[in-house]
Amino acid sequence: MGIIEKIKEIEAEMARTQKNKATEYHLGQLKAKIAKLRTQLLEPPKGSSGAGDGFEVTKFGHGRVALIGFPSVGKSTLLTMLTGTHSEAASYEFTTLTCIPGIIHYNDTKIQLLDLPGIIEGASEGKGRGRQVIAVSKSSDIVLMVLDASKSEGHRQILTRELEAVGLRLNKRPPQIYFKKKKTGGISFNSTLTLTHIDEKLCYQILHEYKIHNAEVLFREDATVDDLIDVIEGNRKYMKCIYVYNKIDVIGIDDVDKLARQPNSVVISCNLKLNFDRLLAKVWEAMGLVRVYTKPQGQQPDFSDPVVLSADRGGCSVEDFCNHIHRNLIKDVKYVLVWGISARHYPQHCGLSHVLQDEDVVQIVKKKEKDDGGGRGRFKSHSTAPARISDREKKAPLKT
Ligand SMILES: Nc1nc2c(ncn2[C@@H]2O[C@H](COP(=O)(O)OP(=O)(O)OP(=O)(O)O)[C@@H](O)[C@H]2O)c(=O)[nH]1
Ligand SMILES: [K+]
Ligand SMILES: [Mg+2]
Repeated sequence: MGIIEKIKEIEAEMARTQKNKATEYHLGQLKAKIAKLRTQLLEPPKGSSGAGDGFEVTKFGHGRVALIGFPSVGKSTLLTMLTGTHSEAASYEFTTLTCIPGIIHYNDTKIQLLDLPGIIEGASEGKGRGRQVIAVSKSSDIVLMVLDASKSEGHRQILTRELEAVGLRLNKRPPQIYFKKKKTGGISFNSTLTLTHIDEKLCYQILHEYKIHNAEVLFREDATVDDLIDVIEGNRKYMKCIYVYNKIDVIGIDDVDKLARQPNSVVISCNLKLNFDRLLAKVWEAMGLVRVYTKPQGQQPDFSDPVVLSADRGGCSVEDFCNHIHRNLIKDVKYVLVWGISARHYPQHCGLSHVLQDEDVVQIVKKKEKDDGGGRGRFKSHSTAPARISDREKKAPLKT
C-alpha cells in the first residue's frame, strides 16, 4: 500500500471514530501516524535530486512572495499588473504551467513575485502540479493566497488544508512547547498552566508513537495534540499569508465589505485596478523589511539606496548591517551613530547588538577614525524624541 492510501485509510478510521474522552488517546495516536506519513511524503523520491521540474527560479531582490490559488482566480493577471512582467492570462483553467517571476518595486526595495500554476484539492498529495507549487511557496517569505471573491469561501479552507498537510502554518506562531530529546531519564512532563486539550498520558502516547522514550516536555500554553506533533516533527514552516480576494467587480458591496473585514485580507479587482495600494502596503508590512541608510561622515545619506535587512532572514542588528555591507567590515568598527526610530536621542552611539528599525540612518565610526561629533548640520539639530527621518529631511540636502 502506498503512503497516500495509508493516510486515506487512517483518515477514514478517524472519521468513523466518535470523539469523546474514551477515544481521545486513540485519535491522538492516529494523528501522529498521519503526521509521520505526511513527512515521509515530503521526502524526495529515491534517485531524484529533490528538485522539482523546472520550477526553481533564482531568488532575486529583498524578498520573495508566492501567488497561490485555485485555477483562474487571476494570479497571472495580478502578476502582470504589479510587476509589468507579462504572464499569460485566459479564461480557461491551468493557463499557467510553470513558475513566472516578476519584480515589485516598492519603497526603494525590490520584491520578487512568483506566479504559479493553479492548485486544487489534493495538491499536497501530488495532484496537478501541487507538489512543485507548494515547494516553491515554501521557499518564499510570504504567501498571497489569491481567491475569487465570487466563489465559495470553502476554497480558502481547502487551500489552507493543502498547505498545512505539507507542513506550512499560515499566520501562526510556533507552539509554546519546550521539547528536548534525551538519552536517558524517561519522559519529564510539565506545564506552566492548566492544560485542557492534552494530558500526561496522551503526551506519552504521542511520544511513544514516535519511539521517543526519553525527553523533556514543557507546555507554556494550552496547546493541542496537533501543536505537540508540530513540535516533535520540527519541520514546520511558519509563514505570513495575505488572503487576496480578487474580482470584487462582480460581487455586491455588502459582500465586499464582509470579505474586507476579515483578518489578513485584502479585496481587489484587477479589472478595475482597485485597491492595489492597499495590497502592496499589506505585503510590505508582512515582509517586515528594514531599510537602513548609510551616512558617510560629513555627508548626506543616499536615501534612494538603502541596505535592506529583515528580522526573519539574517536579522536587523548593527552587526547584521555591517556584515551586509562587507564581510570584513565588522573588525574595523568602533561604534556606529544612529538616527531614526531605534535611536533614543540623535545621534545615539550604538554597539553591534543594537537593533535597527525601518528608515534608520547609520554612520559607521571605524577604529582610529574620528566621527562627526554628532553630525554637523541637519541631523544634529534633532530633538530627543524618536521619530522617523521625515520625507522632507530626505529631500533637503545636509549642509556640512
Ligand atoms: N471580473 C474579473 N475578472 C478577472 C479579474 N482578474 C482576472 N480576471 C479574469 O479571470 C480569468 C483568469 O485570469 P488568470 O490571470 O489567467 O488567472 P490565473 O489564476 O492565473 O489562472 P491559472 O493560471 O489558469 O491558474 C481571465 O479571464 C481574467 O481576465 C478581475 O478583477 N475581475
Ligand atoms: K486562467
Ligand atoms: Mg495563471
